[in-house]
Amino acid sequence: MSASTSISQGASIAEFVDATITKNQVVIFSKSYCPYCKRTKALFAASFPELEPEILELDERDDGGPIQQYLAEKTGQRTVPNVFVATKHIGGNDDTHSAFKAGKLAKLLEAKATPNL
Ligand SMILES: N[C@@H](CCC(=O)N[C@@H](CS)C(=O)NCC(=O)O)C(=O)O
Repeated sequence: MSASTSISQGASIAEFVDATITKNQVVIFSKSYCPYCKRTKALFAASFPELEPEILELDERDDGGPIQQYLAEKTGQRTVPNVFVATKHIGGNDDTHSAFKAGKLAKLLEAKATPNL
């Protein structure tokens, strides 16, 4: 695994994760083989094609374990996908589909329409 897939030197895991959530309208902490993650990524691709979600494949990163551990502490959720929209924690795949159906994702994205929050 190359160093480029790890956090930048000097930043703690918490700083890296929090900055990623702050800087991107949609963040999906994912695992490349995870079927639930695939469904979440497909939902955003189909329903918000203009967005480019920040997708972190935790199984492909040296720091994937610590990121997942930090997310568990931060959100109470240990599984992937772990989704954030406009800095708000949405949850996993089921939660994300429910939020989409309820119109909550569009509402959050509307309120934070600027590219860099
Ligand atoms: N109901 C959850 C299911 C998520 C789930 O079970 N994800 C699996 C990967 S496919 C997981 O995170 N397992 C624990 C792990 O990979 O550490 C959802 O809708 O997101």
